[in-house]
Amino acid sequence: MSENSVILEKHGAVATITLNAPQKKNALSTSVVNVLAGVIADVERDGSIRALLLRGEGRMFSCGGDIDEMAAAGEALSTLVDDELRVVERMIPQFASLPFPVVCAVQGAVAGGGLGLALASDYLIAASGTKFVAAHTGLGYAGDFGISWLLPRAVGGRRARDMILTNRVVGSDEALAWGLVEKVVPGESLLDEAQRMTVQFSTGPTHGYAGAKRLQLAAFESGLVTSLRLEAAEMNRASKTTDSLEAVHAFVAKRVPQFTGR
Ligand SMILES: CC(C)(COP(=O)(O)OP(=O)(O)OC[C@H]1O[C@@H](n2cnc3c(N)ncnc32)[C@H](O)[C@@H]1OP(=O)(O)O)[C@@H](O)C(=O)NCCC(=O)NCCSC(=O)/C=C1/CC=CC=CO1
Repeated sequence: MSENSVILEKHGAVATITLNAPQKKNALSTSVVNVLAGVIADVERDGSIRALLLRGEGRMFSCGGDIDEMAAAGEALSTLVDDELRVVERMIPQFASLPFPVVCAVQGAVAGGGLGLALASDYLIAASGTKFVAAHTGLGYAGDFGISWLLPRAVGGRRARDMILTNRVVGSDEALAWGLVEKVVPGESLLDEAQRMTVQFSTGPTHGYAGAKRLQLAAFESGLVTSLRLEAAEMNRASKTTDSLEAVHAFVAKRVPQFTGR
């Protein structure tokens, strides 16, 4: 798989990551995951990025792990799984905690590791007709790419267990009703709508967004008292930013705030 299997583009404060192996249905092979992890580390290091769009080229967002690669691995399958998941173990938390909003646009099908990756974004937009499937148990696996943590938090424990154990396909309308996605749009509008949301986030209060993401991730692992303490720290930090002062003054002056990400 070439370096072009994942494309990173930057335009001002907006970055776009495109899974670009449409002929392989954007399968998450070992090499694709290695390139993707490098690209995610790049956008994290780049202090000028204020919003990210993740998308997949072609008919499907991603069919998950590359079953052709698994079949070809033969007796080396467990080594392949180990190698890939060692990278995934660092990549998914890094992706989920990027210090700016991440929009993910999906179409066609979102399966296995592709579902974990999509769920690690902040704002998930699906083209009408998209199919969501956990897929792992269909191959005798239990789950990876954070699906065991992310899916129950998105749709609740019982629905997540249903998807994971029965491997049933959830359609886009059901996904919207369950809170698995934030929005469903016609396929022809998907990219425009995802880009519009990404640009909107890129002109928002970046530090406030980053703090809100940190709080939400921490809240999954702590109690109310700890959450309140962390909120106070984030509020204190945010109250010193230019964007927060601007928002307060704009409110009083009855004008739209101009956020700069500082
Ligand atoms: C729900 C589907 C993703 C899509 O269904 P549908 O739209 O009906 O399309 P199909 O006709 O089934 O498939 C189209 C072609 O794509 C090929 N394909 C589909 N999935 C994969 C795949 N994962 N790897 C390779 N190729 C795939 C399929 O063979 C068709 O090819 P042809 O056109 O040439 O016939 C549905 O396809 C589906 O459920 N796919 C399986 C999903 C799956 O099991 N994914 C892997 C789960 S495990 C995982 O995600 C992660 C890892 C990580 C690392 C290591 C090891 C394991 O798992």
